[in-house]
Amino acid sequence: MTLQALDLCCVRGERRLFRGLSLSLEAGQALRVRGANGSGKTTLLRTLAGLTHAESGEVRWRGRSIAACRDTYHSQMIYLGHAAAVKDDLLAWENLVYAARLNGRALDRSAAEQSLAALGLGRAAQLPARSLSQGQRKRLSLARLHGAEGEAAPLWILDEPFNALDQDAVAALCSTLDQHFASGGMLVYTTHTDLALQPAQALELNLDRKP
Ligand SMILES: Nc1ncnc2c1ncn2[C@@H]1O[C@H](COP(=O)(O)OP(=O)(O)OP(=O)(O)O)[C@@H](O)[C@H]1O
Repeated sequence: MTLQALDLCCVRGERRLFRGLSLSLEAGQALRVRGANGSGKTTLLRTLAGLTHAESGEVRWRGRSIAACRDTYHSQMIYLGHAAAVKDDLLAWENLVYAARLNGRALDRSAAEQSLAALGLGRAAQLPARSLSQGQRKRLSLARLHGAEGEAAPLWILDEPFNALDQDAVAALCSTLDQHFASGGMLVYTTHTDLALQPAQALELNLDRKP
């Protein structure tokens, strides 16, 4: 078992979003988290990423509580929230280097520029992030996945990764995700769009169906 959630309960404000939630995910599998607006999808993804505290229950990575292997977990997992997490004052390529360092991965300028070029941001690499369009900011954020398929970062947790992307970028992201699955990578994601991804196994969790 690679990623496991055991008996999670999450409360936000006055509301209990879910309780008794357990799941497991193995190499090559994708888990799509569904639910209405406000049902708790983002909260669950952030909890799985170790960014939001659960009221009770535990998340385990490769058999260990993520609280006990935080640095290892963050170096093997990529979490991208629904808003593109970019630093406005940094150049596009600097954003990638900065994000990689935060997660304990080494990335030099030339590798960052290659990733940006692969995402169609070759000419934007030298621009400050604040001057990019919404779609370009989203591409910049997704460029963190480039080269991180499979064992490089086996678990990707992506909150609405297709938002703001044009048709070409959606197709490119689907292809990157399929490469990730083929190399044994795992994905937990939300999306409001149905897409033809090809994981080894496609799992679903619907937060509208409370236990
Ligand atoms: N820090 C917080 N304090 C209080 N309430 C919060 C907090 N974070 C989230 N919530 C509430 O928890 C509920 C679930 O939010 P969440 O963002 O997880 O839902 P979601 O399913 O991802 O929604 P959407 O589809 O609209 O993105 C919402 O009612 C939200 O207002």
